[in-house]
Amino acid sequence: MSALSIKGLTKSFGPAEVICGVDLDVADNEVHAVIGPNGAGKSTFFNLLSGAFAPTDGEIYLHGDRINGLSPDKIQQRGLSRSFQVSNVFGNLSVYENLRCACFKQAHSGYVFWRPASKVRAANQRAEEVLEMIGLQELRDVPAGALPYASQRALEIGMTIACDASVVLLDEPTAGMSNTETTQAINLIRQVAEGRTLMIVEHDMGVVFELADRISVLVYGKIIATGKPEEIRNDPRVKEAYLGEEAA
Ligand SMILES: Nc1ncnc2c1ncn2[C@@H]1O[C@H](COP(=O)(O)OP(=O)(O)OP(=O)(O)O)[C@@H](O)[C@H]1O
Repeated sequence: MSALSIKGLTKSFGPAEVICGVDLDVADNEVHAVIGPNGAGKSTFFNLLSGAFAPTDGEIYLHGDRINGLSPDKIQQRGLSRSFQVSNVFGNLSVYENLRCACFKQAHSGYVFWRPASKVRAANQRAEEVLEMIGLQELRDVPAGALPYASQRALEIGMTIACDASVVLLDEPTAGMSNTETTQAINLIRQVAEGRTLMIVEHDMGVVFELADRISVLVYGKIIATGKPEEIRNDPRVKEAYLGEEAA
């Protein structure tokens, strides 16, 4: 069974159809990149999958269960978690507290004050695990707002996986990073991908071709091609619509 199965997904804003009948199956443990020119509808597509937008038409199945129409919190509880292009961390809280919040949010679908001690212990332990995974142990007590940009993005990825999501959507995880930071981010994303299904929207083709098992190319709200990196690189439709002869 696919981790994600998307059928006839459509989204209109007024008269403008931004996502136009997208069909896509993403396999368990696949890293699937969505690429396409500016304004193609990539963020809107992610907003539909994560429940931020309701589809105008079509269906989304997560591990076989229909999730369209559910709230973002409910979808997250079912195991689909999304990071944001714009930083999503609490700037005044420490790195560690941000991670604990993300763990609690999953456990309770909201930020509540009173919790059983066992849940607190489990959240603390999970926060420690994620802290180590994202390599920010030495910065654990630093307010997230004071972190360097790349560390903030790493924290954001940590918060996305803190809840043990089985399907993770990352929106431009390396945007604005230097080459060294991008290499570190690729390594982190590889770790995150272990045992999970990952969808990535990314403009950096180096990152895409490095990480993706398969790539879908979205142009004007339609997927014009889906395939392995080499297939996409050599697809004449993709060259014409997006990658261009030089990049391909
Ligand atoms: N809430 C909204 N209301 C109206 N139009 C919207 C809304 N959100 C997105 N759009 C429009 O949908 C189209 C696709 O936008 P979207 O942000 O999904 O593209 P994108 O591929 O993510 O672009 P980029 O690569 O620049 O981030 C654009 O024309 C945009 O103006």
